[in-house]
Amino acid sequence: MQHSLPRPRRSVLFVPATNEKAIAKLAQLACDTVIFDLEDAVLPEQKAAARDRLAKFFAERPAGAREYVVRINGLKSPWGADDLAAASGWATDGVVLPKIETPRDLLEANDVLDEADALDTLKLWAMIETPRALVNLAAVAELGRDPSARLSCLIAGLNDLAKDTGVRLTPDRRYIQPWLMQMVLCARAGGIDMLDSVSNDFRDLDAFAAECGEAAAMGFSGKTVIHPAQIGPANAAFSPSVEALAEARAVVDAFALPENTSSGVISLGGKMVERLHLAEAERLLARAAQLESLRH
Ligand SMILES: CC(C)(COP(=O)(O)OP(=O)(O)OC[C@H]1O[C@@H](n2cnc3c(N)ncnc32)[C@H](O)[C@@H]1OP(=O)(O)O)[C@@H](O)C(=O)NCCC(=O)NCCSC(=O)C[C@H](O)C(=O)O
Ligand SMILES: [Mg+2]
Repeated sequence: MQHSLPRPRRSVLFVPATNEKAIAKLAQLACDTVIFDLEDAVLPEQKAAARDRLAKFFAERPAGAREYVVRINGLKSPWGADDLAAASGWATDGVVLPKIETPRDLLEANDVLDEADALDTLKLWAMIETPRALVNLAAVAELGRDPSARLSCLIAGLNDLAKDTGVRLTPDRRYIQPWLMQMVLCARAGGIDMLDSVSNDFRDLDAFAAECGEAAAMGFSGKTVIHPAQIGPANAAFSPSVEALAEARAVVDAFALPENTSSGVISLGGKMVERLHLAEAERLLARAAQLESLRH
């Protein structure tokens, strides 16, 4: 069976649009997506120069499969409207809206892009990092069902969420888990990707790898990262494991046996396996093949 898979977003690297050294380093890095940040990582007096820098980057956009998106300033901030107007003409794959609160925030940005005749391939992403965004999450994510709304991906923004709610971010993330699971659920209901938040402690890679493993088990599509050292662990956690691939191949092989071709359910290794597991196995194998092809 053929599977058309969405692009992988295992590791999504934030890069301050003002950091020349970091931009120069991108060619050496294996992240699936880059988010150039015009918002919190850029000082007010550097906003205009940062925007100019991205205009230059996109005018000379490097070839290749990697996805590049831009986090603009909030549309209620002094810079947001200019950022969005500029980005609508760039060869960017997407615009990330920070601190959204309601579906209307996305629809307004979408109207601006439509009026500017931005390409249909330019998608909207949104940070889920305000209490109101969390409360309105299902309605926000539902926009993913309407292709004309352009919504492609949501990102958990736990630094802002902690600031605005008072929730404590502990290493085991126990207090924030219910909200994270709600994000995954709503994003999946809307048919879009959900990315886990950044981890600020970029030197503790063991803790980071554990957090990535947990995020993958929770159903996230990938992890946002802030430092090159975090890319490898994120890619590893969100790639199919050797064990999962072996299991998937066994399921495919079992259903291909002549005695099983007309069975809806079979027994394999003492477990019930249905055709939905076959579809899942085929999807996993297709993802592995896709990742392999992207490496070349
Ligand atoms: C966190 C950092 C400021 C640390 O930078 P630095 O001290 O320079 O780290 P290193 O010396 O270890 O860097 C080693 C080399 O790697 C390059 N580097 C570092 N970071 C990046 C990067 N993000 N992309 C590409 N390259 C990077 C350095 O230039 C060094 O290169 P070289 O010398 O040639 O070997 C820094 O990592 C950083 O600024 N990270 C991104 C911060 C950011 O974008 N923040 C905003 C997004 S997170 C957010 O907003 C959260 C959300 O909204 C919420 O609410 O939760
Ligand atoms: Mg934030």
